[in-house]
Amino acid sequence: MIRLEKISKTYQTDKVQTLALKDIDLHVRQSEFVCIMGPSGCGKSTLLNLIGLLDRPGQGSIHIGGKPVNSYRDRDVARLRNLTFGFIFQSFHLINDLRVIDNVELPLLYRSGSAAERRALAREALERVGLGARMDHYPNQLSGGQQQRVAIARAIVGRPQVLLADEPTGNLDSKMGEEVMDILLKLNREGTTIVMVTHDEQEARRVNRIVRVFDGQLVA
Ligand SMILES: Nc1ncnc2c1ncn2[C@@H]1O[C@H](COP(=O)(O)OP(=O)(O)OP(=O)(O)O)[C@@H](O)[C@H]1O
Repeated sequence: MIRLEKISKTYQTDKVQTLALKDIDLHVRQSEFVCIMGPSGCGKSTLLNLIGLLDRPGQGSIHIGGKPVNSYRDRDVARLRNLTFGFIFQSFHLINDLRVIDNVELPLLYRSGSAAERRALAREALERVGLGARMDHYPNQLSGGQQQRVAIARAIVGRPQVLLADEPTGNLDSKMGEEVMDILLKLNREGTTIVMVTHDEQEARRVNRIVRVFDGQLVA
């Protein structure tokens, strides 16, 4: 499903060059739930951004569903990203001026389909995360856990094959975090591949596979 070969990534700022990832080989199979763990600054978010085609590597190759992404033009990468991945972030990234249902519909605006179809898909996604009754609320009228569930609905509304989550429970207390994990595990059981960055060993114990990063490299 996702194959990274000999991936390296260097960040260059005015004075400093940081080798964030070096020689990463990683294969994520369809329907796996993979947790990426490691100390702060080791390269976890960089790795997730490369997997999600939000950034390009300095060296190495990335294949998504067998497609060699390196050779793709930016426009084609964006299309593949939009069709393949849903993203969930630590701080939800919801738009507070839009109702919950409108937030969830956002990714569909870049696709074909009528307004009625978009609404039906958004409603279905909200029902899958148990928020069918909160569609007309605004994000700040919801708890943190509910806001993250809205963000999950937005991530799954386009039926992506893969969900990428960067510390999705990092801003939540343990009970809300557990609810979010329950939903991610349910989506995974239904077939969605998930790659998640977490610091929480207890969460990581609930998934198939843990990938540990240290100083830009994978460790066994
Ligand atoms: N845009 C950037 N420009 C320059 N350096 C960067 C940039 N993004 C990340 N880095 C550096 O690359 C390294 C890896 O960063 P990354 O954010 O991937 O780590 P992380 O493991 O996700 O950290 P954390 O757990 O604290 O979020 C760090 O040394 C960081 O300072």
